[in-house]
Amino acid sequence: MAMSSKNSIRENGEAAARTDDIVLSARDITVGFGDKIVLENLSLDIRRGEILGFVGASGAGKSVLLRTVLGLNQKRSGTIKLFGVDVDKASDADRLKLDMRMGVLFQQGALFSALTVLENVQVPMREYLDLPKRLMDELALLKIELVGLPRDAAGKFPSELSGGMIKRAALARALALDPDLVFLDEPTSGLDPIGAADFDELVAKLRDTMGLTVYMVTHDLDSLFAVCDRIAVLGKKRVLVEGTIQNMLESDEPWVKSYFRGKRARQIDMAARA
Ligand SMILES: Nc1ncnc2c1ncn2[C@@H]1O[C@H](COP(=O)(O)OP(=O)(O)OP(=O)(O)O)[C@@H](O)[C@H]1O
Repeated sequence: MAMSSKNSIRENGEAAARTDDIVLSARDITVGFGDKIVLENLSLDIRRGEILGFVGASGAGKSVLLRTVLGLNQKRSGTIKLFGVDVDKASDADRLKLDMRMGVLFQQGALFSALTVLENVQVPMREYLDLPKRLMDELALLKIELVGLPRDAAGKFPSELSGGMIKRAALARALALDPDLVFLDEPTSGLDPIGAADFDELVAKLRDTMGLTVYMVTHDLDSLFAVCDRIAVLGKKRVLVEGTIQNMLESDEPWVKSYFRGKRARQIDMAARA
């Protein structure tokens, strides 16, 4: 994909994110394991319709935050509100409704190897919905097509798919319940640059057409430049800096500076401006 069209994706995104409707609000989050504190008084907001890129050094705690937001890790203190609901105060029924409004693509693709693509996409449907098989088949096929996979991919097993197809199948599963908010944990890792750019373009298109809000943990500078409306940098156990890519390029925070103004970043930035 040409850089100029990438830029237009980003500009569309900026327009889409210009509402101050907060979908996820994390306040003063502290998470630790034994004596080790991983996150301390971390605060972060995600606005409806934006693609937020979440970056930070390896081991900084990006996955820990994601797992905490999803309720898979305990926090020691702080408040997490999803769609305005404090998760600690939500009833089981409300928590279930919140879970259904979120989709997740875990870092390792995490498709079940013994299930076909169709069956993988149906896993959340079976968990949360009570639908006749024929309807589930139809819905799963729609998701498979939505992510740009051919219909015949539905009957294939993960071992029969390329890396890019696996990511798309995992995305189809994340979209199975028509979520409002999707979490993508390093979605382009392991893809070649063209496959990664295609995936970025798909994410931006889904955001534009479905009104999705996207929280993307990524190390991929191309993705950060191409599709992220806003970027949050995790460091020193909290969000060190957040803002647009321009804000990142202007930041004097040493880690942000070396990450966003390194040789590779400068090349991408120059290409994007050309
Ligand atoms: N269940 C756990 N028990 C103990 N320590 C943990 C646990 N989960 C994560 N950690 C520690 O928390 C820290 C942050 O890990 P995390 O996986 O969130 O990093 P990350 O920023 O996602 O890194 P990467 O970019 O390499 O994926 C690491 O030191 C890790 O060892």
